[in-house]
Amino acid sequence: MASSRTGKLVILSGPSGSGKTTVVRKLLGVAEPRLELSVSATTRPPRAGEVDGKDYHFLTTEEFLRRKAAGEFLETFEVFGNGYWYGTLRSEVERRLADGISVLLEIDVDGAMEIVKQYPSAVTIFLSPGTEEELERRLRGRKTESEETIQRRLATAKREMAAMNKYKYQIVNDAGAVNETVQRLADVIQNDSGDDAL
Ligand SMILES: Nc1nc2c(ncn2[C@@H]2O[C@H](COP(=O)(O)OP(=O)(O)O)[C@@H](O)[C@H]2O)c(=O)[nH]1
Ligand SMILES: Nc1ncnc2c1ncn2[C@@H]1O[C@H](COP(=O)(O)OP(=O)(O)O)[C@@H](O)[C@H]1O
Repeated sequence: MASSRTGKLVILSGPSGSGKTTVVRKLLGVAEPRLELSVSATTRPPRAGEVDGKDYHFLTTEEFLRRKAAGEFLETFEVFGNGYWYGTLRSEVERRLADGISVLLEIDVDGAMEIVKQYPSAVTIFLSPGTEEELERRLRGRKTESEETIQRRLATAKREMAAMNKYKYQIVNDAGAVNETVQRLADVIQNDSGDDAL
C-alpha cells in the first residue's frame, strides 16, 4: 500500500575526502525507514571503477546543458571551476518523495542551499573530516587525483567548512570510526522532526 506520507529529503554535504561516499554506501543498507540515493548527473569523467547510472549519470556537456535548458534539474552547479557540471535530476527525487520513500542527496554546499529553498524541511547534514590534516591524508590515500586536483580540493574544503553552520546537523567522521558515523547519521535521519532547516 502506498504511504500517505511523503518521504524525507536528506542532504549530505562535506569536503571532498570527508568520507561521504564511504558512509553513504553503508547507510543505505541500515537506514529506517527506506532511504534511496539520488544519482546525480555530471560531466566529469568516471573514475576507475565508477559505473554509469550507479555512481553518477555521466553526461556530455552538450547533453547536460540540453537537459538543464529543458528544466530537468532541481539544481545544477559547476563545482570546481574546471568546467565540470553537477546536477540533481528531478526524476531522481520527486516521484520517490511522493511515494513516501526518503531520498538522500550527496551534493555540494551551494547545491544544498538551492535545494533548501525549494524543500525547507530537508534534513541537512554536514560531514566533516575532523581536521584539515586528516582530510589531506584521506585525499592522498585515495590515490585518484593529481597533485593539482588535491590542492584545488583542499582550497575548496576550507570554503565549504566555513558553511557548515548553515546545516541543521554537523557530524564528524572521525578517523577509523566509519561505523559510528553511519549510526549517527541513521539516528539523526530517523529522529528529525521535519522542522524547517533555516
Ligand atoms: N550541486 C551539486 N553538487 C554535487 C552533485 N553531485 C555531486 N556533487 C558534489 O560535487 C563534488 C565533487 O564530487 P566528486 O567529483 O564525486 O568528488 P568527491 O566529492 O571527491 O567524491 C562533491 O562536493 C559532491 O558533493 C549534484 O548533483 N549537485
Ligand atoms: N572514518 C574514516 N577514517 C579513515 N578513513 C576514512 C574514513 N572515512 C572515509 N575514509 C577514507 O577516506 C577517503 C575519502 O573517502 P570518500 O568516501 O571517497 O570521501 P568523499 O566521498 O567525501 O570524497 C577514502 O579512501 C576512504 O576510504
